[in-house]
Amino acid sequence: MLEIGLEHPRLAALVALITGYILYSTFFDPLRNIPGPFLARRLPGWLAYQAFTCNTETAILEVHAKYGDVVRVGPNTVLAGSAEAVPKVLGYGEHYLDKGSDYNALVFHTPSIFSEVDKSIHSRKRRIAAHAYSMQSLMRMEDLVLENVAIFLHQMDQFARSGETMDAAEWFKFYAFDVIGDLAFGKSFGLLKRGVTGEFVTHISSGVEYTFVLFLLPSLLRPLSRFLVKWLPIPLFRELNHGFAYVKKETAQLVQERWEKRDDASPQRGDILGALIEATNPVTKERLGFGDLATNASTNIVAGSDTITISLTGILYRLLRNPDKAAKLVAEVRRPSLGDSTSFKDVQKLPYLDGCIKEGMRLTTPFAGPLPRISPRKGFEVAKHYIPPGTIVNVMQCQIHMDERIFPEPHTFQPERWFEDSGGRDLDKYFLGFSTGPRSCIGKNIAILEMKLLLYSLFRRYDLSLSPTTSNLRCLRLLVTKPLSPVLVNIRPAAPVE
Ligand code: HEM
Repeated sequence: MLEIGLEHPRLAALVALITGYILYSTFFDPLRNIPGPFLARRLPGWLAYQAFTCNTETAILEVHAKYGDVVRVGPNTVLAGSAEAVPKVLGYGEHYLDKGSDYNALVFHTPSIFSEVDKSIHSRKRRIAAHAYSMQSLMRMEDLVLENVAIFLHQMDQFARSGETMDAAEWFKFYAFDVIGDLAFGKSFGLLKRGVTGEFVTHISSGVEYTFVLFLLPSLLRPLSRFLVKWLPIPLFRELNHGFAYVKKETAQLVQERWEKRDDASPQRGDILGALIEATNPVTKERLGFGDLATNASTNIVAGSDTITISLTGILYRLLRNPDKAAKLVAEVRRPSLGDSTSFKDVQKLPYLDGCIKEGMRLTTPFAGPLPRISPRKGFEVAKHYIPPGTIVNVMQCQIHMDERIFPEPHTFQPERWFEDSGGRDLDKYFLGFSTGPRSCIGKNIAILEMKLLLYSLFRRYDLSLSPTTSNLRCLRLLVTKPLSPVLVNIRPAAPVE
């Protein structure tokens, strides 16, 4: 050894480094007892690699099946995948873990309600904004959503007349973007009317993909990627970066127009932006500033567009793959007591529709990526493993949704499992489509309103079936899931109810 050291100093340094690393990882590494794949435990980027190769769901289910409820997938990253982990990590009340600094990659203007990592700033902002997403504000938004439903149905009538198949993934995207444009900025993107994707939405999509890639990359690589995306003459990189800048600029401009008129005597338009402009902290009377409004408007577009698209696509796809279940939904929505003039009051409490939405979202997992949280100062215990302070912890939706200890026969589509008399209320705790706890989706009520009004109208008005040319639903799963393959649907006017 002494001879190697003297004659080959570089080799000696390498041997010393490897020996040091083996000693550290065997005796001192605080995560040394948490099992995981050999390379994944030691190198950063395992989750990013699975996302970029479209393999997240399969890989997550495999490592949990092989290594148990807690799996190490990086030098400082673990997956916690059991019922017990849900409240411990995502939490209820005061007890929940902080969001990790990866969320900084999702900041468009200033940190939004979504990307804010500081607990006290977040809860202050959420408290002010809560009114804008409440049931009371929802009632003001219903008419705006119904206007978009009407345009959607008008277009579907054309398909029903012509006998052409319609691509549900594409048309749900038009619907989702138009509604959220209308609600977040007071301006629909007009995709439903034109039947094609416009410039704004194309830029939004590339801007969002850019932030998701940054979010997934190990933090060390992020500054380098920002540099490469800006300066490398690769068209895709340029497009992604341009999309990000475009969204920032355009959203600020759209919000500016409304901001300037905020003190006009006339009431605000009944959309989220109007409600956010009016919103006041009930205790301190504090209001949101321009920066907060602009950042929340961009966040709402990102959080409420692809998520609705994939949820609706997944729900319809599963229903049409299971015609017996679709028939039960048809029986529910075509009850003569329900009117043709759709209203949320009527559709809100339809148990089968409710079950279809939860079950479709459970199987499709709209948020497929990690939602990283940081282990607290004293660490915590989950599934008999101690997780030391500062560890990044991920509860992956797909793992909880596919856990047969929680959802028996997890791969089957069973809307009935959500009925109250089948124990649906207990299952609700493990439905992570909108996540759970204090950082769960603040837009959930709006999303449910949009989806229920559309699905109700669709199944009441048409007979639907999958075209035989539709293959299995393939998806891109960066952070939010996106359909990659079309879902081709035959659409005919509904047969009269007997
Ligand atoms: C089906 C549609 C939707 C799904 C599946 C969904 C899902 C989620 C999930 C899983 C989270 C937690 C993310 C995390 O932990 O980092 C979240 C947060 C959030 N969502 Fe949604 N969402 C949907 C629709 C919407 C809509 C329509 C809006 C706005 C109008 C919205 C706004 C937000 C915001 C602002 C947050 C951050 C909440 C906070 O941290 O306090 N979402 N959403």
